[in-house]
Amino acid sequence: MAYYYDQPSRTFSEFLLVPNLTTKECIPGNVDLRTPVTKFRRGETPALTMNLPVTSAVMQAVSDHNMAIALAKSGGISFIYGSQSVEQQVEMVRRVKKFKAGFVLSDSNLRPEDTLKDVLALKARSGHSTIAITDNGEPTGKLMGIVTSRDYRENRLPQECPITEFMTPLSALIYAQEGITLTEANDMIWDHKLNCLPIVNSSGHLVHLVFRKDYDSHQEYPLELHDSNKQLIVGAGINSRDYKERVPALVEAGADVLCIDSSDGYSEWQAETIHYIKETFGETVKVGAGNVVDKEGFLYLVEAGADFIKVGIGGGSICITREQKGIGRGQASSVIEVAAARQEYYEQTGIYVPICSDGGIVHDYHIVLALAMGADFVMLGRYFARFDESPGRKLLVGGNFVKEYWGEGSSRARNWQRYDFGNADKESKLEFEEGVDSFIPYAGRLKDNLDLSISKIKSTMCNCGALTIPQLQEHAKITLVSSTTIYEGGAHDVMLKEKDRTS
Ligand SMILES: NC(=O)C1=CN([C@@H]2O[C@H](COP(=O)(O)OP(=O)(O)OC[C@H]3O[C@@H](n4cnc5c(N)ncnc54)[C@H](O)[C@@H]3O)[C@@H](O)[C@H]2O)C=CC1
Ligand SMILES: O=c1[nH]c(=O)c2[nH+]cn([C@@H]3O[C@H](COP(=O)(O)O)[C@@H](O)[C@H]3O)c2[nH]1
Ligand SMILES: [K+]
Repeated sequence: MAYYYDQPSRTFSEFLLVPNLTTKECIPGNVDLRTPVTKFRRGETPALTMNLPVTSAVMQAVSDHNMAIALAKSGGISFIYGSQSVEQQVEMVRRVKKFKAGFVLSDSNLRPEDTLKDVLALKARSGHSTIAITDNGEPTGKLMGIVTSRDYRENRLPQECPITEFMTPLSALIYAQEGITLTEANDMIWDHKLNCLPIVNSSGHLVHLVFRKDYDSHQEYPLELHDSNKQLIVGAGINSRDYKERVPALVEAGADVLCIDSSDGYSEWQAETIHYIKETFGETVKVGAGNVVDKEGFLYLVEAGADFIKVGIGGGSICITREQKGIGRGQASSVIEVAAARQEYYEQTGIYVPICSDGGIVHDYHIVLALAMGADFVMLGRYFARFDESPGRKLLVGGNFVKEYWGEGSSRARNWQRYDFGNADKESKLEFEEGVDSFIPYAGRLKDNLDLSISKIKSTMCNCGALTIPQLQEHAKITLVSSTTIYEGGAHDVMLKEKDRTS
C-alpha cells in the first residue's frame, strides 16, 4: 500500500520566527555567518567553509564566471552551470581562478586589421571604451596596441580606416610585465597619468588590464572567499552522464567544489557518479549531490559519499516540475525532514553533512527560516539573476528594466545540447519542459543588494538571540501561521500611498 504522510507539506511563507531574548552583545555587527560547505568529523574543521550562507544556482541564467567572481568576493560560492560543453565550462572556471582583484581580463579586443567601424560596433555592444588590439583579437593574444576614445574622432575618420592608423602602438604604450603587484601597478598608473595599464607576459601576450577606476575596489570586500593561493573559490555543476569527461577537466581547471545538478538525486546514477569521483580522486575532490526532499534520499546520497546534500524539488520560481510530473514537496517540510535526518546521522556517526536549501526563496527572511530549520546554506536562482553580474540580457520592457531568467529544464536551456558539443543521446532525452523562460525586475549590482539582504538576515538573527548559524539552529522558535495571520502581517486596513503600493 502507498505511504501517506500525515501532514501536508509546507512552504517558508507558512512559518514565522518568534523572538528570543536579545542580549546587549547581540547586535548585527557581531553576527558571524560563516558556515560549512563540506562534511566534517565532530571536532574537526570542514575542508571548505563560506563566509556567507549563500550560493548561486547551477543555471545558465545565473552562474557564469562574472557571477562567480562577484559572489566569491562577497563571501559566497557560485556553481558554474554544467549545461554547456566541458570546454566552455572549464574556461569559465579558469577565468574565476585567474581573477586577481584589480587585474581584469580584457573583454573588448580587436585585431590590427579591423577598422574604425568595428571599434564603434564593439564599443556600442560592450559599453567599454578601452579596446586591446591583439594579433588574433583574443583577450590573451600578442599585444599590438590599445585604442581608447581619445585616439579617433568619429566624424573625421572614414569608417573603413584600419585600426593600425589610429591606435596607440605597443612601441608608444606604457605597460608592465606579469608578476607586478596591484600596488606597483597603481603607482605606474599615477606616475604616468594613465587610465589603463596593460600587463603582458614574457612572450608579449596580454595577460590583464589594470584600470585606474578599480583602485581600492578590493578593499570593499572583507569577506572575500579564497583558497590558499589567494585565488577565488568557485564551484561547478556536473551531471550523472558525462562525468568521466567533465569532472577531470573541471578538477584540472581548479574547481574547488562540484555539485551534481538534478531535479531528483535519489538515483543509482548519482551514487555511481559519486563513487567514480571518490575512487578516482579520493577525498580531495568535494562533491555535493541532490536534490532530495526526505530522509531516505538524504541517507542514500550520504552513504554514497556526498560531501553536502541539496534539498528541494519543484519550489523554484521558474519550476513547473510539480505541474508537469506531480513530483515535489513543500520546501520547508523538505528542509525540516532532511535536517532531522542529518542531526540523527551526526549523533550516530560523528559526521556532520551540510545541507543546502535550493529554490523558492522569495523574501530575505526565508533565508533565515531555512537556516533556522537546519539548512547550512541556501542556493538562489531568481535572486542572483536580477543583478548586473548575471549572464541574462538586461532589457527595457513596458518602461521597466528587466533581466531574462530561464529554467534549466526549459527548452531554451536544453538547446545547448542540440547546437553545441553536448552529448546527450537523443533517444532518452526528455521532450517536455520542466521550466519556464521569464523576465524578472532588474535590481542593479550584486554587492549592493546582497549587503542589504545580509543586514536584514543579521537583524532577524538578533531578534532570535543568535550570533551564529549553529546558535540559530539550536535556539530558533518557529511557528506555523494561519492564513489570517499572514494577512495580518502585511499592511492592512489602511489606504497605501502610491509609493508603497507593490501591486
Ligand atoms: N530542483 C528542482 O526542483 C528542479 C530542477 N531542475 C533542473 O533542471 C535540470 C535538469 O534536471 P533533470 O531533468 O532532473 O536532469 P537529470 O540529468 O538528472 O535527469 C534527466 C533524466 O535522465 C536520467 N539519467 C540521469 N543520469 C543518467 C545516466 N547516466 N544514464 C541514463 N539516464 C540517466 C534521470 O533518471 C532522469 O530521468 C537541472 O539543472 C535541474 O537542477 C529541473 C526540474 C526541477
Ligand atoms: O522545476 C524546475 N525547472 C527548471 O527548469 C529549473 N531550473 C532550475 N530549477 C531549480 O530552481 C532553483 C532556483 O530557484 P529560485 O529561482 O526560486 O531561486 C535552481 O537552483 C534549481 O534547483 C528548476 N526547477
Ligand atoms: K528517484
